[in-house]
Amino acid sequence: MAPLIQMHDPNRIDYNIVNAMPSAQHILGGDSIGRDVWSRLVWGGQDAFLGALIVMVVGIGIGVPAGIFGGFFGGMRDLSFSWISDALMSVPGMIVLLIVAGGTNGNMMILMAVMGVFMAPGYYRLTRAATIAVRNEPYVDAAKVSGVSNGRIMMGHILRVVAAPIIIQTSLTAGVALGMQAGLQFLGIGDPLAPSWGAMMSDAMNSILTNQWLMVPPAVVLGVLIASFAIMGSTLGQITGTRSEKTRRVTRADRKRLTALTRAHATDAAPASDIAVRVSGLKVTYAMSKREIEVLHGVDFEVRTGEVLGIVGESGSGKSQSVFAILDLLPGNAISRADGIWINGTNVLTIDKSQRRALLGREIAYIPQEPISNLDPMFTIGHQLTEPMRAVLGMKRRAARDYAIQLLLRVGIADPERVMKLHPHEVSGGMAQRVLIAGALAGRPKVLIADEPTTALDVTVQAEVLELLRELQAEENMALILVTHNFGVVADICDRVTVMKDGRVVEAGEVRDIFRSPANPYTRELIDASLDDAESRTELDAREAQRLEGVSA
Ligand SMILES: Nc1ncnc2c1ncn2[C@@H]1O[C@H](COP(=O)(O)OP(=O)(O)OP(=O)(O)O)[C@@H](O)[C@H]1O
Repeated sequence: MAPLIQMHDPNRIDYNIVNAMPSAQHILGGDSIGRDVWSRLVWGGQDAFLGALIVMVVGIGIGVPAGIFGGFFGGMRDLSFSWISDALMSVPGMIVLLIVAGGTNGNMMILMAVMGVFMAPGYYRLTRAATIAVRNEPYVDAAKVSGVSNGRIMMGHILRVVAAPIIIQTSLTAGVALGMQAGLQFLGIGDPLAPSWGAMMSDAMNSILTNQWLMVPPAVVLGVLIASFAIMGSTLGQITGTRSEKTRRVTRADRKRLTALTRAHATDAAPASDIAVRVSGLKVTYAMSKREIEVLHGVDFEVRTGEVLGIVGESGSGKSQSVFAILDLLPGNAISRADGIWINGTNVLTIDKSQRRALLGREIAYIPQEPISNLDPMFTIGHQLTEPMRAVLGMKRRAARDYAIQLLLRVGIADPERVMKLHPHEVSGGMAQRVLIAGALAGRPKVLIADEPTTALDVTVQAEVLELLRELQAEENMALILVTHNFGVVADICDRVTVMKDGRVVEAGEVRDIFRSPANPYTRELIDASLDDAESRTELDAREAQRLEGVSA
């Protein structure tokens, strides 16, 4: 736009405006030899943007493909790219630029290309790290086994993931490039006649004692541009990184309104003393950017002391949301409301957060779905068992260790002392689940919530873990809430069952009665979907053989 918005020829010298302050004809005044500052500023922008563009293109062109290749294939390719990148990073870029400037007679475009080469390691490292992070994701494996070529995986799956960090890096690089270019021009490198921001700052520096104003236009333009690039980068990064509908932060005002509403709502009368947990009228809503989505629409259930309640339903029916609401573990953008949530005689909606938190581990404990990912890979199993005991139960180190060993023995781990020294990746899924069960039992809770505790385990281990849960529940006379999508599991160990669908309870009752005569068609479908009573492979083969014999006869 420079030719259109310039007000004068940027190189024309007019002695009447030497060091002149802004006026109607010269809106930013005149410089130390009488040239129009505004016109030089806008022409300087052309070179500055072109230079930044060259840096970005060269940096991305070298760094991104090398990062994706190195990260995706690993091995020697990765090693050699990393070595080159480290070598480049250890060379002082400014000195190389000064040498190149000497050799090229200060050709700014060549200098910018060299600067791009020095920016490439930044892109390389970023892209490589992002590629390594997604390389082993199951969806990349799925693409490989579906026969998608490496090239398409890199372009379609991996480039998509690395796009957001590259955009952020590019904005920051553009800012750095503008600054470096101005620095070189300030030192007198580049065409002495061409208007440039660095040369304008150099001129301003030379006449700083007589005219301080001259420093303001180029400094403000550079400062504002570099800051704008940084802001633009993070905004673009957010836009490209968000593909699903954005959730909204629940504001303090929202929280206040809802807490007041919940308290006012908590009108449920106290349940009988043998009710360990009662949930009534539970609604959970998620605040999305443009609307609120209700995922639980008034759920009711209760479990007695010493009883096993199964909550059963297909994926997405709201089982986990129900138990997270009891445990107060819903994410920040979830809003839960209920007429009452009673845990061992306390309506937890009427107590404050810290009192509610104090119930966790002692009154009510939780066994998660994926045992391995619920253990911290950084710490030994012993540490992860004993630390909560020390923090929650106030035990000394030695006592906590002895107690952990005792608990591990109780959950069927034969050599607890060895297992205590292991890290989570060194144990099997079944063993990890036993460790988590031991941890949950540590505070001798009266209520245990197990959210699909066997989903991630293989079939034989599933049966053992269920058996263990049932045993422990009976021994400690706990109330056990077992979340599952499997009616077979319900039949095995539950006393009563609550069937959920689309965020609602569709049927509830004694397991025996529901199996005998399910009132709701959805319950019937779930029972029919259970494979427990289905014919085995051998039976199917035998029946097919009989049928074929019949046909040939
Ligand atoms: N963070 C969230 N933001 C928005 N909606 C959510 C969020 N978490 C869960 N939901 C929605 O809440 C509903 C119930 O989910 P929930 O996890 O309770 O299902 P589930 O029955 O436990 O399923 P699964 O057996 O797969 O664990 C689903 O429609 C789900 O999409």
